[in-house]
Amino acid sequence: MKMSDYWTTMASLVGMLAFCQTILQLVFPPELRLAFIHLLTRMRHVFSSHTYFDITEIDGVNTNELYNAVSLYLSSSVTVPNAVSTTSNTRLSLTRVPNSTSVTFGLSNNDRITDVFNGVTVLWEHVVVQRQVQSFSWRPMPEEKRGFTLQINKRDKSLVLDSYLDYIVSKAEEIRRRNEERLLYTNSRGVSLDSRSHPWDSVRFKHPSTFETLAMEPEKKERIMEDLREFANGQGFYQKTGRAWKRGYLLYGPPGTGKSSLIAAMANYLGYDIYDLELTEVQNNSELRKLLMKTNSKSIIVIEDIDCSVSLTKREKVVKKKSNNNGCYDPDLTNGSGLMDEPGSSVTLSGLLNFTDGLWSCCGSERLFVFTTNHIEKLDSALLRSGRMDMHIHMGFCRFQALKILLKNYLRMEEEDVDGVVLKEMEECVEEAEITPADVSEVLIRNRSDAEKAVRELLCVLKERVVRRRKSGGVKRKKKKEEGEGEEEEEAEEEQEKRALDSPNRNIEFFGFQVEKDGDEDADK
Ligand SMILES: Nc1ncnc2c1ncn2[C@@H]1O[C@H](COP(=O)(O)OP(=O)(O)OP(=O)(O)O)[C@@H](O)[C@H]1O
Ligand SMILES: [Mg+2]
Repeated sequence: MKMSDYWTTMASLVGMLAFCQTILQLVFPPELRLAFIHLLTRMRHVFSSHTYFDITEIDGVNTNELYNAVSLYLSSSVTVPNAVSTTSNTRLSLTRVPNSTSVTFGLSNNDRITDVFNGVTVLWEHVVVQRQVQSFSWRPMPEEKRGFTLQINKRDKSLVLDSYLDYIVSKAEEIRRRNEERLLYTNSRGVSLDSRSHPWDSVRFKHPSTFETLAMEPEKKERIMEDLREFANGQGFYQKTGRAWKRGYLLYGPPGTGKSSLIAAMANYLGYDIYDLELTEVQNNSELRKLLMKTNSKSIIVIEDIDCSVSLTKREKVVKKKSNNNGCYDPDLTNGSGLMDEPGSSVTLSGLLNFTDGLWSCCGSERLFVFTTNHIEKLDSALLRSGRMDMHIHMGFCRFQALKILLKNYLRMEEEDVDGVVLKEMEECVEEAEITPADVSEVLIRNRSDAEKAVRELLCVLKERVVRRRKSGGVKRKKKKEEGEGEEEEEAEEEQEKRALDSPNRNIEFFGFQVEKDGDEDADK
């Protein structure tokens, strides 16, 4: 017999078996039917050029996590329009999992879907059969027996088994995180910190801020997003380099420039929970450590307005006071870290540094520490050193690019929708007006029902501010700066950064430029 004839015969045999299987399903009682189906399926598999894997919903008495993972993975394949899976003629079932805001699509009973992985095409079938009626069971089982059957070519078996299933599990985990709502945790004073209780209270976190809605220069935004992506995918890197899988961000700038909005955008982007640590409610360093131990991985630990914690900003004073003490080194005061702490204070600087940096900070993984401040110049240089806070992000007044994002957010206006002359005028005065994104938002929200009016009013506000600033000598200062007089002191941002420049470590990374300790010129300027 020729090879082609052999394969034709085999194909018809497999087809026949599949046909018999369908007839059996229609004619015979369920018990007999199941036995036949089992037998026929096995025969079909023996003759087929494919190999089959069954992933049942319940494995013995336990729920099979792989089933859930496959289900989620396939649901994502059919939701993404350009996904590799083909869904033509496929009926989709719709579900919404608890805590989710989105509806997910899944395969209906006995439907099929193809997927392509590393160039190999596989076929998934969702198989649902009635379960035999049980007279007695310790654990009630669902009436239906569900499972996925994966059909792959025999020659691709190893490729698929080696990596495809792992890929599905990791994808499903990612989708699960994205679908579920974030949690916002906070601590309160006097909560028991024994080993069993949870010192954090949580609420659902539904902040709408995303990187898309965040008013910020696009390059800066892209750089933060890239950094976050690298961090989240960097498990291998952190392991290889022996570093704890954590990263610190210091957000600084005037009120209303989007520091909290950026944190929310980060959480939404990565799908992380937020721990909003209220430092004034923490009684001492050991309590701080215990709080840290009770945080989960994949989270952002936030301390807002870090400069408002007195004991963190008065180190110099304490050092001075103690140096009068015959200049003796007192290990109790330095907490063993070489840093002087204010005696009797609740949380000390060294306690906080241990929190972000010490051995305890590694008791979890994949965590971001984010500190915010309106006054970077008040922070102790120990907090600004590289390695502590890996990135210092300046959140400044609204610039033209950011202004355009706000127009789009609140008025749905693209650049071309705004009158050219008005737009030009805005571009010319927005920086000099020194207006925060919060103030711009305020004007736009107030007039959101009339976009034209909103734009006009915003321009008026910008112009008024420019006039006011000029009157109060803003221009004089700017001119002085251009002439090189008092260069360092004049610009608020530079003033803030100067503090960080004094940091003993070199190469602290600021956004847009690399800073050298000795104050060499940065690349951006
Ligand atoms: N960069 C921004 N992009 C988009 N919206 C912003 C931005 N900055 C401020 N806003 C708007 O202004 C409001 C206040 O912003 P946000 O709370 O993020 O500022 P902040 O810098 O954290 O202020 P504070 O220092 O007072 O905590 C937000 O609700 C947001 O709508
Ligand atoms: Mg804030």
